[in-house]
Amino acid sequence: MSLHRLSCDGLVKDHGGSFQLGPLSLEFADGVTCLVGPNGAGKSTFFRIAAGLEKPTSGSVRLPRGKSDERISPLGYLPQILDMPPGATCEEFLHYVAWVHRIPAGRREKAVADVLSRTGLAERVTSKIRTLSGGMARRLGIAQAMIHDPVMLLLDEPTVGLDPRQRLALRETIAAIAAERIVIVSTHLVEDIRGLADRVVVLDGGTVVFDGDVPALEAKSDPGAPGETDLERALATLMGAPE
Ligand SMILES: Nc1ncnc2c1ncn2[C@@H]1O[C@H](COP(=O)(O)OP(=O)(O)OP(=O)(O)O)[C@@H](O)[C@H]1O
Repeated sequence: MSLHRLSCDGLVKDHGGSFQLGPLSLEFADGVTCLVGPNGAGKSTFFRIAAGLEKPTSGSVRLPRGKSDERISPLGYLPQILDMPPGATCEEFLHYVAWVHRIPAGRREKAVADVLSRTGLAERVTSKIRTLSGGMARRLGIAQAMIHDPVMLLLDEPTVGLDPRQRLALRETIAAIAAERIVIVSTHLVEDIRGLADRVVVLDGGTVVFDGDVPALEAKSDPGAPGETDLERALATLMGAPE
């Protein structure tokens, strides 16, 4: 049984132009949900609202209850673009983020060590951020998102720009941390969906056009749609040609 729940009720965001996100009424439970959609479908807008960085035009988001310390956010967020100080070491940066999250001083050392180990960066403790590969920098982005042991993680395109080996390693990291957490991952990549998703939500033009597991998504495949697999054809059927 899932321990945590994120609920969105009648969520709408109107940026003032032709695009409108929602209304979305969705619940998210523990495990990995892949949020999929073409450019401009509203994925990042949804993340920013769920992360509390933007207010919805109407509707509401109810966050899962965090752990015992009420001052520590239940939410971790990896934005699509994350600026990190290039001259800081991984350890220095994570200590700073731990301080921002109000982790008590006596617990920061362990929190930093734990998160470096969980994201496969234990050997990079004293590496300067500017020397990290793209894959390692994305891992550090995930490490900063989970330094405070949140019950929910929002990862906006965590695998973008990585080579196939780095993507695989990062997917393994994400799958491992999702066992007892709500993890929502936005992606354009069919292989991410196949390798990660317990559930797939497909957004197009700000509305949900599919919500279910991978086999149910594959069943949406139109044999005449472009693509080499049922999953590719299903995504093409729902939202145009896949990547
Ligand atoms: N601050 C803003 N002001 C006005 N319009 C915005 C703003 N942020 C996003 N939009 C518009 O909202 C729509 C959804 O954008 P969003 O970035 O959420 O899509 P996305 O699915 O994350 O796309 P991508 O895959 O390209 O990252 C787009 O039409 C975008 O131009």
